[in-house]
Amino acid sequence: MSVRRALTIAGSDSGGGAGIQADLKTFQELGVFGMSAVTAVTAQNTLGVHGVYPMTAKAVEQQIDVVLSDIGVDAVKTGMLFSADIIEAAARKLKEHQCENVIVDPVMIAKGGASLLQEEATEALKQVLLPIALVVTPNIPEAEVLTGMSIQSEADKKEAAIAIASLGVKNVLIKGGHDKGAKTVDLLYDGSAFHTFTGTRIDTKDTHGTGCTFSAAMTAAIAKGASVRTAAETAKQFIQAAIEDGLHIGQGHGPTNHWAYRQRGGC
Ligand SMILES: Nc1ncnc2c1ncn2[C@@H]1O[C@H](COP(=O)(O)OP(=O)(O)O)[C@@H](O)[C@H]1O
Ligand SMILES: Cc1ncc(COP(=O)(O)OP(=O)(O)O)c(N)n1
Repeated sequence: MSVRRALTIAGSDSGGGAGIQADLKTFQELGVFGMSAVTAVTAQNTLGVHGVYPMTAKAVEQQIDVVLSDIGVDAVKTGMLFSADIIEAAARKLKEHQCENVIVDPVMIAKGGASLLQEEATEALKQVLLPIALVVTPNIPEAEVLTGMSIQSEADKKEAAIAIASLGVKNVLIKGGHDKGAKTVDLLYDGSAFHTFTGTRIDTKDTHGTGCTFSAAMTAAIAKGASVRTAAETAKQFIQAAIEDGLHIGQGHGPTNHWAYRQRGGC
């Protein structure tokens, strides 16, 4: 089989649990060649985000241009994009390079409360990035920002997914990590039907980077030719293993274990 390639356009997490680092580890674990366009450098550890240093939009554009014009790509993931300028630059380049498999993780706020997306950039995300995306993977607070609704129930999640799809994105996957129950229920809306992916909630504080890792696993599976639904199933198994076999490092919210899925025989 030819080498499958995935590009992540996201921020760097010096602590290694989220952002570019989580994405590249996940791509590698799933047998996909990973590339990156860095949008911002964060000084981050398990205790939180201590500094954010954005790149210029031009630097982001150039990173995308040089890898796509030379190496090419089978799927692209976006994570922390920080500003409207960077969102517009990324969307322009993805259109120019005719990237079809674009997975948008609409990263807004880190677990500790630090802002990873400027407030005024949400409109750009909705207007220029979502219309060119194959999948968007908000967590519940992000889905609330995208829709202006409060999400308290499964019915609310479904209503929010339909509202987000109306922005032009083909598939909406609302992650259920912020649910309260004993199960985590991730909901996929593919424009006509709903599908759920359910896991057992693990009682742990070590969930830093779960959202990035989940979306990166979907991206890798799509790069390998999986359907969106199969990719969501793979991602759910990948993140469940990564949380269950946590590494328990650092003094705050520790990272997940990116090699757990492979150690259990998946790939
Ligand atoms: N404590 C947990 N136990 C099991 N699965 C979890 C847990 N927390 C999050 N997940 C799963 O991790 C993935 C990321 O979800 P979520 O935490 O909502 O994203 P984010 O990190 O963007 O807030 C989802 O598949 C979710 O169901
Ligand atoms: C650089 C960077 N990108 C994204 C995030 C958010 O990651 P996420 O997977 O949503 O995990 P938590 O921050 O909620 O633990 C980040 N922290 N840093």
